[in-house]
Amino acid sequence: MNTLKFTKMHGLGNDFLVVDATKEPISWTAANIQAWANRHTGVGFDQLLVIEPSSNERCDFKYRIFNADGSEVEQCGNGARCFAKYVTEHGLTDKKSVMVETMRGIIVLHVLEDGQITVDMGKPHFAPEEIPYVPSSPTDHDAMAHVLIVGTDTVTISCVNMGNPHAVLLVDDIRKAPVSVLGEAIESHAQFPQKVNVGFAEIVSRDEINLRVFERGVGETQACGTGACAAAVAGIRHGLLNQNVLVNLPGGTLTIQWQEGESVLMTGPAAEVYSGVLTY
Ligand SMILES: N[C@@H](CCC[C@H](N)C(=O)O)C(=O)O
Repeated sequence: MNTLKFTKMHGLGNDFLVVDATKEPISWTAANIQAWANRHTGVGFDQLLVIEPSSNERCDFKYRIFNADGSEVEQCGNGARCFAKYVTEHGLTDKKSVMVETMRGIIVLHVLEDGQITVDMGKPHFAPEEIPYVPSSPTDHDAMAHVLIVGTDTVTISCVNMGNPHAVLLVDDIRKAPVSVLGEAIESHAQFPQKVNVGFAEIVSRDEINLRVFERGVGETQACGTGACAAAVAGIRHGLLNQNVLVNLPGGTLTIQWQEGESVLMTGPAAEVYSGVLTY
C-alpha cells in the first residue's frame, strides 16, 4: 500500500491536488489520477500539480501538470499561482520570485505584497504547427479567424498556444454559449491532433471580457488561467481590447496584460484549502 501526502488548493475555483515530490520521486498511474480526481469517490480536482527538482540550473523547481483524465499537459496558469503560494508558504524557498521549468519552457512566478501572484506566462504562439492545428484549407491561414467545420456547424476560432493549445470563440452572451456541447466537439476535433482547450469569450468593453472555458481533459471549469491569457491575447489581436484586460470567469476575475511581441502577464489569487493523505 502506497501513501501520498497532498494539499488541496484552488485558483478561482479551478482546483488542484498539489504534491511535493522534491525530496523523493512519487509514482502513480493515469487510473490513480482519475480515481483521486473523482468528485464523488476521490478528493476531487481539475488538475494534479507535482513539484519536482529541476535539472535546469536557471530554475528553482520543475512543475508537472496532469489533467483529471490522467493526461500530462504542458501548462496551467491557475496552477502556477497555487504552485507559487505552496513553495513560498511551505518553506521550499524563501524567494518571492521563482523560476519554474515546465514541459514548454520556463515561467516566472512573482508573489506580490498583497498575496496575489503575477505569472510571466511567456510569449503566445499562433502558427498552426505551434498550436498544433491542421488548417481546413490552404486559405485557412489567419490564426485569429480559422474556419472550422464542427458537425453541421461552421465556427470561426482564434488559435493561441500559451504553452498549451487554446481555441477561442467570440460570443454575444456567454450565459447562452453552448460550452459543453460545442466545447467537447472542438476539444476532440480531428484538426487538433493534441486536442484543445476551448474558450467562449464575450467582450464587455475594451478593458473587460467574460469567459467560460471547456478544458481539455476535464470539461468546463470555474476558471482557466491559460484560457484567460489566450482569450485576452485574441481580443487584443482582433483590435477589440486594450493591453490590460479584466477577465471575468465563473470563479472570479483575473488581470491579463499583453502587448504584441511580449510575454503575457497574469495576476490573480491562490488559496490553500486543506492537506491530507491518500492511500493507493
Ligand atoms: N486550468 C488550467 C489549464 C490546465 C491544462 C488544460 N486543461 C490543458 O489540457 O491544456 C489553467 O488554469 O491554465
